[in-house]
Amino acid sequence: MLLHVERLTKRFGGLLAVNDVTFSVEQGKINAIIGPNGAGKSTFFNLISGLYRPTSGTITFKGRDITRLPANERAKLGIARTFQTTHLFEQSTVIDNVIIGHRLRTSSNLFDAILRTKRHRREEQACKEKAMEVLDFVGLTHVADRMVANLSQEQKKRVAFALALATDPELVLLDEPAAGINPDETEGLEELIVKMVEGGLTVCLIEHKMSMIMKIADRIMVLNYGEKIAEGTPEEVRNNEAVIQAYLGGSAIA
Ligand SMILES: Nc1ncnc2c1ncn2[C@@H]1O[C@H](COP(=O)(O)OP(=O)(O)OP(=O)(O)O)[C@@H](O)[C@H]1O
Repeated sequence: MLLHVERLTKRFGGLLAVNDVTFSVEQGKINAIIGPNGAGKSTFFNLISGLYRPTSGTITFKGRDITRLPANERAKLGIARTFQTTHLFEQSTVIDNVIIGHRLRTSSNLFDAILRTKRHRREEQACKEKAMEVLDFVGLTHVADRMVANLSQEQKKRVAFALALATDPELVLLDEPAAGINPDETEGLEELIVKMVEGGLTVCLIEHKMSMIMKIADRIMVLNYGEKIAEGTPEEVRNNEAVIQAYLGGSAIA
């Protein structure tokens, strides 16, 4: 397995947002995390990406204990996450958004940038090439020079994907990729997620749209009130009694 989480707990005051969860992300698969509102999904993601420190428990990535590593160190090891599209620079072009995102994670320092050293120029060129490569991958080459403000919501989602992919990750954490887009557009994003896995990446995603999860996920973990209540294939999860109860009679996962 690529990532393993052992007895992970996150407490906010008296609230156990994530409670004693053990979970593995399988390499080369689409691993989904679902659960009703407030179940602890975002908190769990924030623990994996390094935004939050767990109250207890451990996180192992490629056999290495990363529990205490900050987010940027985890990114360097190959864990990338997408942010909401509201994090994009609306008044900048698509390519600039990807380049800026990439540059924030590359090594040349401010000193290099001001003096425009050779290393800085080399990195700049590499960032640009990388940006074009990932824009091609997500299908946005034709709008590379357009301002993000003029894109559709679905295209903005693709930019968010491109930002994550620019860091050459092994594990991509997708936070509600299909939120706020229509069913037709959802299909395009599903195809893109499948393409990422076919290209050798491992995906872990949170998503409310059950039709999408049931279609593309290989494995699903279900959280409820911070606890893992079920885990398995879409078929297993769909028929799990505890899951049906958690979703108020099962209408949400029908
Ligand atoms: N920074 C925080 N401080 C205090 N409580 C928090 C914090 N972040 C989350 N919580 C609480 O932890 C619980 C889990 O929240 P979380 O956002 O992880 O759930 P979620 O499953 O992602 O929900 P949703 O599907 O609505 O986004 C909730 O009760 C929430 O109010």
